[in-house]
Amino acid sequence: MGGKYKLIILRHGRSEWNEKNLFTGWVDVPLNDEGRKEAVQAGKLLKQEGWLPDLLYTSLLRRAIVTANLALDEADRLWIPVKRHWALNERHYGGLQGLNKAEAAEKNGEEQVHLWRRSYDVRPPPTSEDYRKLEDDGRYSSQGISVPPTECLKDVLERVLPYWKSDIVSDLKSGKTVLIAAHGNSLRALMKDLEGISDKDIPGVEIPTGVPILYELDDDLKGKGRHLG
Ligand SMILES: O=C(O)[C@H](O)COP(=O)(O)O
Repeated sequence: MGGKYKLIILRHGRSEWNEKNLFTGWVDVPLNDEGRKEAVQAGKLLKQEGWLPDLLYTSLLRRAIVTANLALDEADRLWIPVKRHWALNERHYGGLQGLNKAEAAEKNGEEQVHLWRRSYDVRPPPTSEDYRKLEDDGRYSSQGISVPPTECLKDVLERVLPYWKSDIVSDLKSGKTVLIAAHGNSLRALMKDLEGISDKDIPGVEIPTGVPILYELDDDLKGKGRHLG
């Protein structure tokens, strides 16, 4: 690695709904014990590697926020400034939120569920009534954020990249090591841009929970991630 700008991306540790194999999206579920342990281990690895973040970015969801706090506490970097933004939220899984992934595959077919989970531009069905009340959640209503009815990866990329370019890039270019604690699909969207992954290849990309991925980005903000641990 020989780039100039140091970026760490970290998918949240396993959550209670990951454990139950439920589609989560914007539902604000906590980490489970394993996920908390993964977060602490991530902090240990960052400290051992000497990759100490100067600034933290998170989504508005507790599984990412708590993962970052546990990791930073372990790395003795809990004191760094933090910026939180909805653009880093997990992809909204629409009407699939709360459903079991295996049951969804039985009902709709493996192929269809794989398309909903991993394709670039196939959206899951829109939000069910159960989750429409997310729109009243203070973290969105207070900022006038309209909660999407569903999202494909392309939709996520179209909200992540503008925020990456308007906010995160300038912090990187000021010489800060930046940690982004977020989600499997919001980070896949960013990784697609950083590593120049094609629409065809992105369905094959998985981001493990709780594993820091290190980038030394070049002047064009491109690079190849290195998994820690
Ligand atoms: O939102 C979810 O269900 C998970 O965080 C990610 O799910 P996926 O791996 O099915 O995209």
